Amino acid sequence: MSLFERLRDDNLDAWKSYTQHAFVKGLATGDLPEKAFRTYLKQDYLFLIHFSRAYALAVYKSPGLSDMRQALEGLKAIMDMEMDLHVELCASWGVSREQLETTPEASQTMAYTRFVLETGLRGDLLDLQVALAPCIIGYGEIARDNASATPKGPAAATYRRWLDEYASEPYQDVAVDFIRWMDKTSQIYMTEARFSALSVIFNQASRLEADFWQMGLED
Ligand SMILES: Cc1ncc(CO)c(N)n1
Repeated sequence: MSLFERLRDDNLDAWKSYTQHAFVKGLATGDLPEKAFRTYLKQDYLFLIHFSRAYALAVYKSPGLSDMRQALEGLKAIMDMEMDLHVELCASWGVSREQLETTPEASQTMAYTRFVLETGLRGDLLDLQVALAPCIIGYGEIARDNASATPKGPAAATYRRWLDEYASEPYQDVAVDFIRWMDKTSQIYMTEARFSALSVIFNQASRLEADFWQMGLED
């Protein structure tokens, strides 16, 4: 069993409240108000800026050169691929890159991204990976769970575009590689005594993901 599966099984309630959140269900059916999605996506652009910094920290915290390369690939996937989706969708609503970058940051965005960064700063690469895991692996799972959904309504094409991005082979590969990379790091740093502390980090990150969806719904 991978470390990720152990952490998920230990935190199933928090994991489901994130991956099966009302926001996700609304996105899959198309019932999610487009305003909620726009709020979410603009905040997610800011999220990805700080998330990139956290990946950069993973380069620094890497115990070996192959870990450094793995972290660098993750950083590039966000900055060269994932952020383009946000810019593209926002452009279709008339929101420019400059407008995106000057959007005021919501508390939920700050809480989540600074939590990940702080966890990485105080800990080793394994702590940082566990804080990053719900983001990277969760979106892959959400897109896979809803791969055959057919959103209806005015924002159907946007929601389909979003699901397709995370269901795509390149993103799914990023998620699978991340699970393997965590297991590789475990071989260096993991002890049974550490599991409960890692599980707390995983639980907090999963709850912050659910809060992030909720922010979109409540705007
Ligand atoms: C909040 C959040 N979690 C995970 C991802 C996937 O990288 C994302 N773009 N945003």
